[in-house]
Amino acid sequence: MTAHDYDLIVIGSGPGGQKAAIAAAKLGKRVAIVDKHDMVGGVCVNTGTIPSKTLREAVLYLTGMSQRELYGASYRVKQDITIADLLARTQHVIGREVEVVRAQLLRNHVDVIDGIAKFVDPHTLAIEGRSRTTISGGKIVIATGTKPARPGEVDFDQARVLDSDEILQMESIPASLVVVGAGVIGIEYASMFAALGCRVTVVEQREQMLEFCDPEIVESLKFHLRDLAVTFRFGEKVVDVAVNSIGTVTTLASGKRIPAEAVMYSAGRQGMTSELDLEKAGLEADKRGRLAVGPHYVTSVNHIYAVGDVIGFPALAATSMDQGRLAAYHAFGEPTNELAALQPIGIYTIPEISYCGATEAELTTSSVPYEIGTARYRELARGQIAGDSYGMLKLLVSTTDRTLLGVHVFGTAATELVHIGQAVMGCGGTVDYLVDAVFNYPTFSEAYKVAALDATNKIRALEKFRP
Ligand SMILES: Cc1cc2nc3c(=O)[nH]c(=O)nc-3n(C[C@H](O)[C@H](O)[C@H](O)COP(=O)(O)OP(=O)(O)OC[C@H]3O[C@@H](n4cnc5c(N)ncnc54)[C@H](O)[C@@H]3O)c2cc1C
Ligand SMILES: NC(=O)c1ccc[n+]([C@@H]2O[C@H](COP(=O)([O-])OP(=O)(O)OC[C@H]3O[C@@H](n4cnc5c(N)ncnc54)[C@H](O)[C@@H]3O)[C@@H](O)[C@H]2O)c1
Repeated sequence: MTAHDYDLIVIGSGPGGQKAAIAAAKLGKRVAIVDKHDMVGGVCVNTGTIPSKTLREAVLYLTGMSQRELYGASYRVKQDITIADLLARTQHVIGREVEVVRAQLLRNHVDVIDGIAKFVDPHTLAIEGRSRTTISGGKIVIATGTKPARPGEVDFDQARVLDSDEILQMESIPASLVVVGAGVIGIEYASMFAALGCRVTVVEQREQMLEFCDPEIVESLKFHLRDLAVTFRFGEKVVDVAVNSIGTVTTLASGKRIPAEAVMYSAGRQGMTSELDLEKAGLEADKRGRLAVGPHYVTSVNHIYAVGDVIGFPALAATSMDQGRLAAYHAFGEPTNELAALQPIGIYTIPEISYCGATEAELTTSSVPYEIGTARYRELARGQIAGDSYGMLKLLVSTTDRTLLGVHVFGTAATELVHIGQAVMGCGGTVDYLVDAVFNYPTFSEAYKVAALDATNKIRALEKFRP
């Protein structure tokens, strides 16, 4: 029964791997998790989510951006913000988070093994770290995440031409920056650099950005970013980046040339599977390095699971965590639910965006009749106090049964506020619950009541015409 060194070996210590390891340990299993010493916590803690969200907080604080409606356009907490100012906070938070992750793994008796894992056979892994070891596991979870996709023809020098994982290595804040790719990563970093006073040009080959979000909210974001001197080049493809000692010139397929101090690539990510020797486990990745999984995150080899970014969409920290937990439960026969269908999306641009449930476009395509209820932050006492006049919350309400179908938020605390709507939708609640609910005053949460009243007023007007 105990022929293997471990009941479960997890490859990768990002959110998916951590939760798989801890879930199995809680079931009394012998668990090991493998990652490089300096990557404990994964891309999430070391180069992705946590650094980018902490940088954003540092930018918002030091620039005084969110206080300028109250104290004037020239308000700053610090005049000359340096990269060191920004990195101090980021490194502090990363350090603390790594400690939290390590402590959680250790107190659950998970062996944390330093190194890169490669398959030797479907149950055995060779670990190349400070020393070389071989371990075997009854079950294996692959949670190796992704790395930035880099076009072969571009010379990345970690100084003037960087990918989004290298932002923390920048030596100074550039006066101008080209961002290649207007995905979530590109737009989040574009907002931060623009807030720092950097002239940002975003180049995106598609005609639109963030097309999965509410178009009205994306329009508001574009307006704000243009106001911070961001230039958008949609429908344009980067074909070359030239570098010399003073800066870069980015050439687009249309022939346009954009000079800038630095270029950041955020043009998608590639699954981290090339080092795994997958063929020795009987597995194969697709051309973007991703692994296909069936129900319960089982790969084509039935004792090997894959979770997190390495399996593709939605590629978010929160979903990766739950996929990890569910995979481990399934591996050891613990009853589980499916991953919750209702998941929020939070985009930490400046201002931030968040939504949950359906978009107007989806409801229109599927012929679901709905009404909109809107609350503007400038009509809320908390909006005035916080100096946010641009924020808004929009509810999409079924005109058939008054259930809440979607919530879309733009502005201060959007990524927190969305969870109220998520909870109501998750419980099958109607707009009437929000009409009758009493919220703390003055809060942003009150926006739900204002928007709910707006929606019910419109539905009432509609109902007068009922035959
Ligand atoms: C800039 C940026 C910002 C982001 N912001 C957000 C956000 O705001 N909210 C959000 O929800 N998501 C965000 N994400 C996405 C989020 O970081 C990922 O969804 C999440 O980290 C994926 O978790 P994971 O479990 O797949 O592992 P990852 O965090 O990707 O970590 C994978 C780990 O596997 C290790 N590994 C790889 N190969 C091997 C091997 N052969 N042997 C041993 N170890 C290996 C790597 O070293 C790494 O530590 C962001 C991502 C980026 C890049
Ligand atoms: N707040 C969040 O939840 C958050 C934040 C950051 C990242 N993420 C996750 O990270 C993942 C990766 O994000 P991403 O932004 O790197 O990838 P992405 O694939 O979403 O976006 C990349 C963009 O680059 C464009 N592009 C590619 N090559 C180009 C070229 N040569 N010229 C111009 N445009 C080009 C693509 O058309 C695409 O729109 C996302 O799937 C997301 O789930 C989430």
